[in-house]
Amino acid sequence: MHCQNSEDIIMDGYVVPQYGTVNFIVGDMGLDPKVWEDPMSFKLERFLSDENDGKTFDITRSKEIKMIPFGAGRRICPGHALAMLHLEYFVANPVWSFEWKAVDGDDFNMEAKQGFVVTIKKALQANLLPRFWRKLLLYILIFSTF
Ligand code: HEM
Repeated sequence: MHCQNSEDIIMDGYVVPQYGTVNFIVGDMGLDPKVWEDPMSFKLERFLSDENDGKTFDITRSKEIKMIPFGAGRRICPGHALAMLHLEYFVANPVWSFEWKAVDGDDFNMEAKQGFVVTIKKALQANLLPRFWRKLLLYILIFSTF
C-alpha cells in the first residue's frame, strides 16, 4: 500500500517531500510487537473489537489503523465486502469442513520463503478428516448402541 502527502513532512526522522510516495508493507505491520502482543502466535481473538462486548471485528478500521488488509480511508478497497464473502465461502468453509492433523513426524514450520509473494518454506503435510463424516460415524455409533 502507499500514501501521498499534500505537504513536506518529517516522518521518523526522514523528510518526505510534498506529493512524495511512501510505500509500506501491511504484512510487516501485522508482525510489529509494538502494535500486537506476541505477534507470531495464532490468536484470532486479537482481532475482536472492544465494541459490542468484544463480539465483532472491524475490518475497515474506522477507529484505529491496526489491522487493515483492505486499506483504510477513502482509497479503501471497494471490493472488500465481496472479498469477505469469497473468503468465507471458498476459504473459511472448506478449511472448517475438515479436521486438520499434521502427518506423524512432520514438524510444523512457519519459516517463510521470500518471492513475489511470500510462501511457506516447507509445505505442511496434513491428514484431513471431513467433520461431516466424523459426526456421521458418531451418530451411527450412538444409534447402534440402542
Ligand atoms: C482478499 C481480497 C482482497 C484484498 C486483500 C484487497 C486489498 C486491497 C488493498 C490493500 C487495496 C489498496 C487500498 C489502499 O490503497 O488504501 C485495494 C484496492 C482496490 N481493490 Fe481490493 N482487495 C481484495 C479484493 C478485491 C475485489 C474482490 C475487488 C473487486 C471486485 C477489489 C477491487 C479493488 C479496487 C478497484 C481497488 C483500488 C481502489 C482505489 O485505489 O481507490 N479488491 N484492495
